[in-house]
Amino acid sequence: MTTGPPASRVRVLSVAGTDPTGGAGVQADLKSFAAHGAYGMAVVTALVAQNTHGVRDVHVPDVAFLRAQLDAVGDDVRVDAVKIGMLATRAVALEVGYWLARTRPPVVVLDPVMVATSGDRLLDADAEDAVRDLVGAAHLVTPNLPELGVLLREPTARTWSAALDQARRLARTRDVVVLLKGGHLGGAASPDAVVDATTVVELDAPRVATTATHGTGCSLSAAVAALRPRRPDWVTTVREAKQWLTGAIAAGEALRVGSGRGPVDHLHHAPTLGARPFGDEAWDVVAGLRAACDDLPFVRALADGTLRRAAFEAYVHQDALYLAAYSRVLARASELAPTGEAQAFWARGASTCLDVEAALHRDRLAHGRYAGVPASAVTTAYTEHLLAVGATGTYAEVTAAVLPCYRLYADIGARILARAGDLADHPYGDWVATYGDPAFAASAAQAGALADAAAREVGAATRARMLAAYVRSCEHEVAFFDQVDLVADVSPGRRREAVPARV
Ligand SMILES: Nc1ncnc2c1ncn2[C@@H]1O[C@H](COP(=O)(O)OP(=O)(O)OP(=O)(O)O)[C@@H](O)[C@H]1O
Ligand SMILES: Cc1ncc(COP(=O)(O)O)c(N)n1
Repeated sequence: MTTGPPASRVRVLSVAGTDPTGGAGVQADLKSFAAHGAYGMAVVTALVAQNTHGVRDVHVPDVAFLRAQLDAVGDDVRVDAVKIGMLATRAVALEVGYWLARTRPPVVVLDPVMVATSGDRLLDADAEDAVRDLVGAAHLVTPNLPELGVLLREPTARTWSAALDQARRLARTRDVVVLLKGGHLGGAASPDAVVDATTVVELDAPRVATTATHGTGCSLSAAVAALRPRRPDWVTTVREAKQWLTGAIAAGEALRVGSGRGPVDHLHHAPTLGARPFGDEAWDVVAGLRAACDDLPFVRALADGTLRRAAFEAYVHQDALYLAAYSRVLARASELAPTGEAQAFWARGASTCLDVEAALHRDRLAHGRYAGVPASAVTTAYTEHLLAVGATGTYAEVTAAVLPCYRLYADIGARILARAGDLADHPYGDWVATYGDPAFAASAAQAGALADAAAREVGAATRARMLAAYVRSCEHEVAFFDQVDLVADVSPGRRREAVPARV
């Protein structure tokens, strides 16, 4: 047994079966432990050949070997909390009971696993009595609705209030706290409740419309075991674990693991070590869109100087309208920025946009020809996307949404500049020079560095939302260039819509 200074992490043991696809059992438990900052350990009760569709086979090693595993841990490591999952047979359940009686861990969470989501039995029928006896050795028991019925030898409750009543009776008669799980209820919510002899605390949560529910019970009970040694009571513990689980369920499908009931994303909230810089990853993801952008007739005509003046002006007018909205979203990034440096950078960007907008009107849209011409559908769609991310997204998502405007223009500007050659006789030479300017490239690089920094601070789910916002902005950028009618003489006097959308 180790002595000396206090441990830097709580040491939590899972006693459960396996899932080679990593969604349930000890594999899920270890991820839950890690997600909650605990040091995870695992003793395997049964080897289960299963995947997201169901259980194919179960192998239960001799209980002497189970005892050897439990003793190997217990003889060497001080265990701060235990989570017990699949027990498979009566002999296994009894052996775990003897070990609990011998070692008396300070926190024991019993997930009375009986039947998998797939409908496969994970506990022999003749082992139910032994699991009922284990309830007396647990501090918290976490039954779903059918398991609660079996523990009480009663039919499965059909309503939430009937289930709460059963949970109250189990808590009273067995002197245990019950975490009643409402996942099997159906309906718009997925409530749970923490029930002891005298109180019922209901925890509401929305039901996530998803197929990623494999191993939710395992993951929740493991999270609770990992947190309890560091939390003052069960309600605080379960509330926190449940909030995490709801996020993990919501992020599960994006993992694309299996074609059946998939796992949850245990690490949805956590930054990933070794991830590529966000800007590099996103840039590669939009390679196709970048190629499409280069091929647009508008971009080609702009580069070689053959673009008609009317088309250029129609574009510049929409760009000015866009910049006014873009400025607001940059100001929002400034408002959310975590450092003074980032705050100042985005604020300068917001201010520059307004200066550029004014200059476009002054220098490139002569004679007030475009006064009063509204934003096109394409421009509006882009600005609405940006403003929506600004209104509801985190700082990281806002940086991702605004980045393509910097990065694509710096990239296209540099390439148009190279393609155009001598700008002296180019009709749009000074415009091209603005975006091909190394100073603009430097701003784009700084915006990218800030998005990279933001991405390092967020979990996988937020990073996925960052990428989605970035790709959407790139799609809008392509549509923006492509919206200009290259042949029409776009004049507000003759056309109702200044820029007919071609996308
Ligand atoms: N679709 C869902 N959306 C949100 N929460 C859910 C959903 N499905 C299950 N949960 C939550 O997941 C946890 C496990 O619930 P459930 O009642 O399904 O237990 P279980 O049957 O033991 O789990 P398992 O499916 O792993 O065997 C509970 O907190 C429940 O509220
Ligand atoms: C080893 C093991 N333990 C528990 C479950 C229950 O999880 P689910 O009901 O989500 O399949 C499982 N499938 N496998």
